[in-house]
Amino acid sequence: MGKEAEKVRKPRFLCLHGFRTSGEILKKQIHKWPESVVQKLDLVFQTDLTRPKANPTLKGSSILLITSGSSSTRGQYYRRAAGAASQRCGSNEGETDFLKPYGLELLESCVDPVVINHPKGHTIPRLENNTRKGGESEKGSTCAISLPRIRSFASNSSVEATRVMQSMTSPVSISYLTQREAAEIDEILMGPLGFSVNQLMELAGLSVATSIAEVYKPSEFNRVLAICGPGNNGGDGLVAVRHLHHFGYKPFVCYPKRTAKPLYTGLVTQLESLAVPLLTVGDLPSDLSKDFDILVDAMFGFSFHGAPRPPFDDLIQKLVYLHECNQTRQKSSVIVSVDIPSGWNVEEGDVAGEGIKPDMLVSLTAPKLCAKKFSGPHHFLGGRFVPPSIVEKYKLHLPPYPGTSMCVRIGKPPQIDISALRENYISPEFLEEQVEANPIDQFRKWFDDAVAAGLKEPNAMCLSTVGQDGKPSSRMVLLKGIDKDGFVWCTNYESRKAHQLSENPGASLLFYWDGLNRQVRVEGSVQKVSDKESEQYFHSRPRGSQIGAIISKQSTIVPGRHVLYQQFKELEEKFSDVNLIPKPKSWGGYKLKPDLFEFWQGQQSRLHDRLQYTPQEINGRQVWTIVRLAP
Ligand SMILES: NC(=O)C1=CN([C@@H]2O[C@H](COP(=O)(O)OP(=O)(O)OC[C@H]3O[C@@H](n4cnc5c(N)ncnc54)[C@H](O)[C@@H]3O)[C@@H](O)[C@H]2O)[C@@H](O)CC1
Ligand SMILES: [K+]
Repeated sequence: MGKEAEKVRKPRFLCLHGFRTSGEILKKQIHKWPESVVQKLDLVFQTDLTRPKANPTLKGSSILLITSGSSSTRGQYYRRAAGAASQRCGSNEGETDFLKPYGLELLESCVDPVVINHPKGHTIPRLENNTRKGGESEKGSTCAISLPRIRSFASNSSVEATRVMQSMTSPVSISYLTQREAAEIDEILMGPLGFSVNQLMELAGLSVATSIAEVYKPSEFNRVLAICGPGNNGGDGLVAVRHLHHFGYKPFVCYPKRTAKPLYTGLVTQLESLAVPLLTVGDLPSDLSKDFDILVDAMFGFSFHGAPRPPFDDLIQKLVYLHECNQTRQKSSVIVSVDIPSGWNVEEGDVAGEGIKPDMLVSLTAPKLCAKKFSGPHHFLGGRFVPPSIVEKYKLHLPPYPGTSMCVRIGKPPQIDISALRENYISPEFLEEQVEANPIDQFRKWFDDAVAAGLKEPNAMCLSTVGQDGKPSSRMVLLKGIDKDGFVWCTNYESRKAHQLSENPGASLLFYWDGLNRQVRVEGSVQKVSDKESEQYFHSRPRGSQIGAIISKQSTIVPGRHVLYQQFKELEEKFSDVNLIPKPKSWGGYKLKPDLFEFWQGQQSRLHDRLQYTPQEINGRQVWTIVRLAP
């Protein structure tokens, strides 16, 4: 029961309004907030401020106070008394208010209160669905309160806590842990929260490996050396190496102070079974950059203290030296530190300025204080396992992890020189003698590969058309069908592309399958498909898309999004009892009959494959000839 009751506890707002006027005024105003918000709050309307003892029980709650009234200045000292957590909506200074002692007494009876001082007379603060501090940018105007802020007070609800986490995407709002907090969290996770060290280490190591893979592709940064220390940070390194091996890297490990516990011996056995070389300190060259592209620093994490003892002192020096040499090299190897750059003070960072300068830091669980001093280009967060109770207890602001990813970038991505962006493709052989004689069959083969590779919308293609003015235009459309005669897509017959096609039936299609390093160009002439075929396509679409197609007079100007919504709603109602929504006349399919195909596949050193198919008449029969074009 206790837990359930906690879960549904609502954040309590104590609503005050000026001196001896009534909280009733706020009660009347509060209906301006959406019902869905008001229902989630426990609103208490307090009338007589001189009788704070008459307040309802406030114990154990985080309280938000709203003070209102144009003449009131007392919100200001409430806010100050409440400290940094307060949220301000503009106020005049005022120390002389005779109600001050009552106000402060009231504050003391609240737990960790946030004061919202809204000085706009008989109005109620506006709600905003963002994390901006309410009202600061609009002093004196109508005040706004950020909804996420309110949600953060819906304490003990796991859903709300998750939402708060997700709303904290700005890098400045990320929390940093002290060394003690990091150790405490570790204990809580592995104590009351039921995690095992093996589990956390597996997730941490996987996060490190995925962070590395996001930035440093195995095609360019293949040889990895992980230097692992005696504790859990070293264990994270061992796990990361296993994943990196499976991701296509060639990893090596230097693990000079092995721990005899089964967890660690097991990790070493796993690496041996993958034939990952385990190097001694003596095996390492003096200049690590000769043999390795990535150096994973997994020597020490948040339990490090003092000065590094041998052999780690020398190993750290090797990494420092590497960084110094990198400054003068054209292609350099990179250093990735796990959780803490080894040798740095966990809270102060690289105090003497002579330590490791990693290119990438993967903070685990939450960044430690020293991470504020990290100045490399890639800061990632990993360890997607933090439960809401930890988020709440330590008031953590962590960015949301995208999709199913195990890591998330913190802070700004590095400035990128677009001209330097290039991929060194590695693809299978693509030879004339291996390809299908008919390009449609070859297309089908590559399309199936794209589907099997799980690529998003493999049927997305760029359609380029040119009207009689000679100006080309391109857009992405979805391939709806393919047969021996060509490629079909559907659209509005009054759209811009339709006009261009009516003037000039010549068009080109481009499929690009990133991940497979492949693209296919298809060129030819376009015709409308039969009405029957268009009908079939139309009714194969989801109902919403059918209605959408009816209301969209494609490529014409719309006064605003609301117009589309309104029309959509009207049509939804109109067709609510109708089984088959009639296809509008202006909607239908086109088919491109190809007269040229080019299959392109990226290869190393820009020696890409380009096989072109064009039709030829041989003895009255149409055959496709295949030629290889220079990349
Ligand atoms: N939530 C968490 O708390 C998690 C922690 N993990 C990892 O665990 C790390 C912390 O692990 P540990 O507490 O085992 O500690 P560390 O891995 O930071 O290091 C402890 C080891 O280093 C030695 N050591 C400390 N100072 C030294 C010095 N000056 N010279 C030489 N040796 C020194 C200690 O004797 C001990 O053997 C984190 O940084 C992180 O990488 C992850 O595995 C998973 C999640
Ligand atoms: K480290």
